[in-house]
Amino acid sequence: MIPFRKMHGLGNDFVVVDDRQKTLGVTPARAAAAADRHRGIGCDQFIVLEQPGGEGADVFMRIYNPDGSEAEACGNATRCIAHLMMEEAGRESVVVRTVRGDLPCQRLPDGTVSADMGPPSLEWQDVPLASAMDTTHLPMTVGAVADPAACSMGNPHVTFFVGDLDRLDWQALGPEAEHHPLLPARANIGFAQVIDTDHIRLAIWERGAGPTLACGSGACATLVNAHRRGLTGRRARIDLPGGTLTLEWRLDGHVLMAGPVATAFTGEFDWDALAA
Ligand SMILES: N[C@H](CCC[C@H](N)C(=O)O)C(=O)O
Repeated sequence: MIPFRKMHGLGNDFVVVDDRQKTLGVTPARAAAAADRHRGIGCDQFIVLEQPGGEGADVFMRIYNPDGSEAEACGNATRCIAHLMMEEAGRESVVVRTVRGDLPCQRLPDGTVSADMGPPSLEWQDVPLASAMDTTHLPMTVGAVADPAACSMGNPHVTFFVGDLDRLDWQALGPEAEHHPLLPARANIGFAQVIDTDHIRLAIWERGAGPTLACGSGACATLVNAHRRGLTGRRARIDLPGGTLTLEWRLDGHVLMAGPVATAFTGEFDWDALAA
């Protein structure tokens, strides 16, 4: 049996397994089976802890979407895994390694966990987009929304700025936007309503996962895109369906994100039962 921990940040939920001993035999298909909400345990991302393989980090975190694809970044899981590692090490700060780099994290005095998600990539090649263009204005229309901005937080994000999120059936627009021809690696799609220069409401359609209650990297990308469009300053509170994240795009280019983490329950599963 494989022990797991069910964690979440703002309801963006994760099945976390510890494969630092390299005994679990994780494959993309098995990760997808575990993430399935009907036949498996159910989660937005299946997270595998691995040895960091070198100095400078406490753990390596691998991220699978429910469709079995691997994601390069996951802000909420970064904060959850940082919490686990801080408990394990008895420290108040750790470094979480991902395929895109090392993310320093710390526990804040109010008990929330912050992650330094690194600098965004703003070039069209890095998002990636299909051809050369200004990443602050994409020639893209999906239903009633148009003219989004894009950037990468290690994973690709597109942000549509909308008037009233409550009057937009954004979940209906997600699939077409995720698979738009301008997006060769697909993308996570944000629908953002700017309330004030330091306050955004956001809903995210996630690549490979669909609508989630929150997306940390999506919140980072939204602040970056909103600031580049002149809609906000460099700090904002971002309200997602599952709760609120606090964001700052520091002058040194790094994006900092803070918010709550929680463990919902722990348990055990085996791959064969999931496949049945
Ligand atoms: N929920 C995650 C992002 C998952 C991104 C994934 N759906 C992708 O394919 O990039 C977060 O908190 O940042």
